[in-house]
Amino acid sequence: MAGPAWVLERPGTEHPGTVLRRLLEGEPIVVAPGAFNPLVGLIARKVGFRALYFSGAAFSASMGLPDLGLFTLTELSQAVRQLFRATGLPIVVDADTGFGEALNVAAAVRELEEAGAAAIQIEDQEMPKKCGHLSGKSVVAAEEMVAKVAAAARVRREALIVARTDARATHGLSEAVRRARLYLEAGADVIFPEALESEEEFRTFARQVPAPLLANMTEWGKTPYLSVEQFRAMGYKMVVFPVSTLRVAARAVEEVLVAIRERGTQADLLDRMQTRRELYDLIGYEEYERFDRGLAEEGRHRAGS
Ligand SMILES: C[C@](O)(C(=O)O)[C@H](CC(=O)O)C(=O)O
Ligand SMILES: [Mg+2]
Repeated sequence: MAGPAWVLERPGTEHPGTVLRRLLEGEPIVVAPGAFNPLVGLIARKVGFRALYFSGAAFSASMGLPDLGLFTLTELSQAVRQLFRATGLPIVVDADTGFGEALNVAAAVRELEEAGAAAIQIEDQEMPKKCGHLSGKSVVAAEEMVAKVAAAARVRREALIVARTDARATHGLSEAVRRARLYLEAGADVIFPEALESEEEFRTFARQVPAPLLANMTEWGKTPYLSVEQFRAMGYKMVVFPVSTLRVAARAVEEVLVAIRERGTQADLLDRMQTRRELYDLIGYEEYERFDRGLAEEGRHRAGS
């Protein structure tokens, strides 16, 4: 696994998809917080999380874009590569609708797996897709999504395929269950029922869909706030908190900017900040310096000066 000083570490040889599969089999439940950049990923790892979620909503927002499927596959794979090399953790990557039709999904899966994705999530919305918790979305025909899932499962090496259905909002829970079963048959490893509206719906879904299930515990959505323990008790294998880190960071950024603008100093907000020391520890600053000093010494030694 990459260390804090990832440049200095030998990358792990195990495929992150294999690591994620082992976690899903061995842990009661896997919790994956959203990490919209590598620094956030390092903090999550330091705190003890063993998997990450790369949220399309948070990635879009961090680029100043709405979550309408606007970022490109190249932008996404570059961000995933950076997050993976810094953290070495298995990442569930939100690939929205897969950047096109089944053939594009296949290409996206290859590209994202190459970038270090442990799992790739595709959803059955029509473009332009929306946040699954907003109204007014629509889904493609089940057969179209089945073709996408089959394409993804066909070309992946070790990465897991997470199939998300948004059909609860458009057609009701029983259609979401029907689709989930079709997606499983097509080769999905994990099912993500989007925007269920009550604990009872999560329970019913889990009873009717015999598969590893992922729950999305986003804020201000259609899903009530349920705890990891509640999801575990209902049989869910993974919970993601996709945008929590971005929302809290954005609020904190605004607070310090308002303070500087209004009071002309940040001095009374220092206790809200990560210290310079903490940042350097997190990214392994001193390890790089030590390494560099060693290189210079070695150069001198070998050159006999
Ligand atoms: C999970 C999700 O797809 C994401 O991009 O993180 C979003 C989260 C959100 O907008 O709150 C979603 O569509 O649920
Ligand atoms: Mg998304």
